[in-house]
Amino acid sequence: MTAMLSVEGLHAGYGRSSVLRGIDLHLDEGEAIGLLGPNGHGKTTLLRCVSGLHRPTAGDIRFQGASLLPLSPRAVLRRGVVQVPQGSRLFPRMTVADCLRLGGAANPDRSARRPLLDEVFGLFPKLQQRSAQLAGTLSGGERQMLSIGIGLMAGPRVLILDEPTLGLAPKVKHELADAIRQLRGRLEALVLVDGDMDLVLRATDRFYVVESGQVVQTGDSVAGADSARMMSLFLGDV
Ligand SMILES: Nc1ncnc2c1ncn2[C@@H]1O[C@H](COP(=O)(O)OP(=O)(O)OP(=O)(O)O)[C@@H](O)[C@H]1O
Repeated sequence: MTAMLSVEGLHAGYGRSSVLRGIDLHLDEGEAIGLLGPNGHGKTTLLRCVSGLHRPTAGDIRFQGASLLPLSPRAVLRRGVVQVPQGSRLFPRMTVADCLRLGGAANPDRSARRPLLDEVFGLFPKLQQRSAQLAGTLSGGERQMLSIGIGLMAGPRVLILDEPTLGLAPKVKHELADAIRQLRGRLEALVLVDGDMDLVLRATDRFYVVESGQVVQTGDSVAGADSARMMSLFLGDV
């Protein structure tokens, strides 16, 4: 079976500094994968390569068998590979409803926009309550919900979340984690990067650990959660 998304021998860097050194991973339809690893070891660079925002120096990224590398970021988005970037910058002077509308404009299927909006409001009722509020006045957690909502409005076949709970207070983080777990069942495929290893392992089927630009460990997330303490030792969290 062809993987829905595959990354094959990917190398990338910035100038002379090489960041990704031969990454291989795959994502099957119906699957959620997690990317773990210390900060600064290349996870965001990998995601930016997938979205067409950063150009790899070698290797390939294939979506449903076809290379994404020749495509512009916009064309990648229109294929349904949608990334919600880390610390996503929203348009502060736009209302929540307008931001979501903007996300919907990236969705080639116009008829899906209304049902998607209902889905976003079902998942994040706070966004519906605050739909007339300016994005710049939202709390950190609400801003993150809006960023995910914008991504969902684009009609993702694969949704990629980069550090969605970064910097959030524990209560808000739990709320968001619940929403991500709910999302998991609704999406065709999910890629989740987050510093909260427990959240990543609970919300995904498989995980990859990226260290120094390489996959150094991969496995089943349930089994990984059982050995979370071992993993955190490995990652230097404790
Ligand atoms: N635009 C850039 N120019 C130069 N170096 C960069 C740039 N973006 C990232 N880097 C460097 O590339 C390396 C990998 O960064 P990257 O953001 O991909 O890691 P990460 O694993 O996602 O970390 P984090 O979780 O902290 O975002 C780091 O050393 C970083 O400083």
